[in-house]
Amino acid sequence: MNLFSPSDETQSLLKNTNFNMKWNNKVVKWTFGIVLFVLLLLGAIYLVHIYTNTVIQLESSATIKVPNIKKNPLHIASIATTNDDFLKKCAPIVKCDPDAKYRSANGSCNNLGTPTWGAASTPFFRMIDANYSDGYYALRLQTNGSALPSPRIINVKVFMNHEIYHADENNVLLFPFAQSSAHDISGLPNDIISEEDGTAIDCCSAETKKKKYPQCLEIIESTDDPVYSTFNITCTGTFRAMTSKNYYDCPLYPTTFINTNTHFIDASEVYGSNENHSQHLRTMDGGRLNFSIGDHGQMFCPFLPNQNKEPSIENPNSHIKYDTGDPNNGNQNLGITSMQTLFLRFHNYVALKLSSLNPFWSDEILYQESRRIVIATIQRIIYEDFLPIIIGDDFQELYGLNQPNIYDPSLNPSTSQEFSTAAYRVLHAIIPAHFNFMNNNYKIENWVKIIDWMLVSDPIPIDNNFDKLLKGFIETPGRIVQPSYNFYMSNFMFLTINNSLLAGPVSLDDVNLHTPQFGSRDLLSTDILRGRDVGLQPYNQVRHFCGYPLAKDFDDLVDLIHIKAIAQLKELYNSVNDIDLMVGLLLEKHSDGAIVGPTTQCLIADGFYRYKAGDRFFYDVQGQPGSFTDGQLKVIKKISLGHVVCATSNVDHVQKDMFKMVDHNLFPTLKRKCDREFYLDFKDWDESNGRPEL
Ligand code: HEM
Ligand SMILES: [Ca+2]
Repeated sequence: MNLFSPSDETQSLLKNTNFNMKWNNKVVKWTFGIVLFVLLLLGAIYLVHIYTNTVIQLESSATIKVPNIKKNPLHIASIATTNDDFLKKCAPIVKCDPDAKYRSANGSCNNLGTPTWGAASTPFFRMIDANYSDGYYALRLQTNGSALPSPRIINVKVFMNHEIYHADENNVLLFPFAQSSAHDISGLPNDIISEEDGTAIDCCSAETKKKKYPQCLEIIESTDDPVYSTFNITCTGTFRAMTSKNYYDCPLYPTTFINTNTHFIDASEVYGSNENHSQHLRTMDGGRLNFSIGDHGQMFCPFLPNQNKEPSIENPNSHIKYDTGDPNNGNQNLGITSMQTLFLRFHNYVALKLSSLNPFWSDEILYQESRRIVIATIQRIIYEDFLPIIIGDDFQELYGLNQPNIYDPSLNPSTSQEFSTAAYRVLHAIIPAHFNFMNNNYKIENWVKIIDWMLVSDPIPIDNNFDKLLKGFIETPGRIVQPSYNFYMSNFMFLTINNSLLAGPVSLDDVNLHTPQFGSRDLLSTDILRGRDVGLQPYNQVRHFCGYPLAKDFDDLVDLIHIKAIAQLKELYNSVNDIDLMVGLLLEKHSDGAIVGPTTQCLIADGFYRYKAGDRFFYDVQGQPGSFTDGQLKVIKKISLGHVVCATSNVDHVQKDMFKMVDHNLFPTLKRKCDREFYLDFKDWDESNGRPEL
């Protein structure tokens, strides 16, 4: 047998194998062919995909030059080139303890990589580079080289006397709370405004005009102003804002402005924005803040003795001013002073509760833990109850502002110039003209004009006025946001004449009886002017930066601004590229569900996103030395402004949504009794277990 000749069986096997091999060859060829075909097809699809994507990217970068590197398409990123100049040239060197449990007083060391980010006395952040006619400090001109229209004339022609008097669904309380948040994140004082010998500069005096002080912003002179001419006022003026050059002797190019408050939402208006001031505001005992006692033993911010820089005509030293964390604004009007009082009392209330749980805690621990709770409370109220009213619930959700624990150390948490000097000031429109003093039976006992008590806080500690004022805020419909400020704010913001609350409100006729003591001020034209002072880009550029089309002429603005207003703008400005940011923001139609227009919404959302995601000590951030425990966080999440009001005043019924009007006659059950439902329990802070009794 040929060992090498196949057997029959093998023969048939070989046959099969041959057959199989042929068959397999066919299968392999076919499979290979199919795979190749599929691969080629996939490759072609991929190439088409890359090509179209490139085209889309090229197209979008050609039309919208704004780099949008964030994942959320609504987010904006600064395109300014000068934000790091202060850091490079003049920022103080700060050493940080990365394990510190509490925020510093001045906000430094929040960001461990860049410790001065968000600290007090650092510059405002710019979203877009400054716009000055000389590139440095001289006010912007129109694009054709002529001067911009006078802000007073803009106010008179476009905004004044267009007031709408609808009752708002929000109450008056929205305004002082908004203002107190504004003074938390922003403080732009005037530049040095006295002569070398210390005497105050009056920008309207003949002498000053001759000297041409650079600190005098724009002096508006007119004999035919529809309001001022009636009162023989022919000149109003204001000062330029504080620059890094004057504050630090650190000139930056273009001019850069200093925020003297901490940029973070950290209740700096209550606690101060630097260590010395914070210490000065404390009793150094039981963790409490200093206070004074008013009528009926009630607690108020400490009264300042004779600190009246703007004394009234008849009684120069009789007024009460409070010492607060915000030395520039704490006494500006009865609304803001009420908020100062409310949160001072809340701090001392929390400190007392914590000290009864933990009698062994030092003054320092009691102070810091109470401060931490007060800040967390304010942050929670802002993000959950306040901001949705301003920018709208849905927008807030889409923007990612409701997401918890989003700390991002790469974000600069500083207040933007565009936000503070324009967008947030749109809420100046909700300032009411009057305040009601209401008792617990919902009866208005008295009322005052807002300008009756500016810069002094006399009525607050008298009798039960604080409670009645607070009740009045909660029970009075607010002013709806509209393209105008109330008449007083538009003309006589700081007209102070001596009057007494109990003698009743003063009438405008009194203005004739007294020469205005320190000049009339128009808040709306001040806001427009301040925008020019700090070099804000005009409205068209900013709305484009926010993702809206760049208007080629006035009529293109119709997507966001009413046609009637566009006609007025045409009469005032030379080109659509000249319109002041403040003016455009005030005129924008409101976005769905919001009380502001789209560009304002965009700038406000950006600010509040960075105050949250850029704050390592934000109340819900986890895994940091300053993080709350889960139990503590649950308590914080329940504290509403209603709890704060109940804990700190004699107001006895409050609603869940503290900024909403509730008709107590129609819906009495929506008002809940303070002592039943607004009780606060801090047992999650109790560390007494295992500690010896003192
Ligand atoms: C009676 C109420 C109010 C008065 C009299 C008032 C008045 C003023 C004044 C005089 C300024 C400085 C203007 C300048 O020279 O540039 C200012 C700034 C400002 N106001 Fe108001 N305001 C009030 C309420 C509010 C409210 C409700 C908000 C809401 C957010 C607000 C937000 C701001 C902001 C963000 C600034 C810039 C702050 C800074 O950087 O210093 N204000 N306000
Ligand atoms: Ca602050």
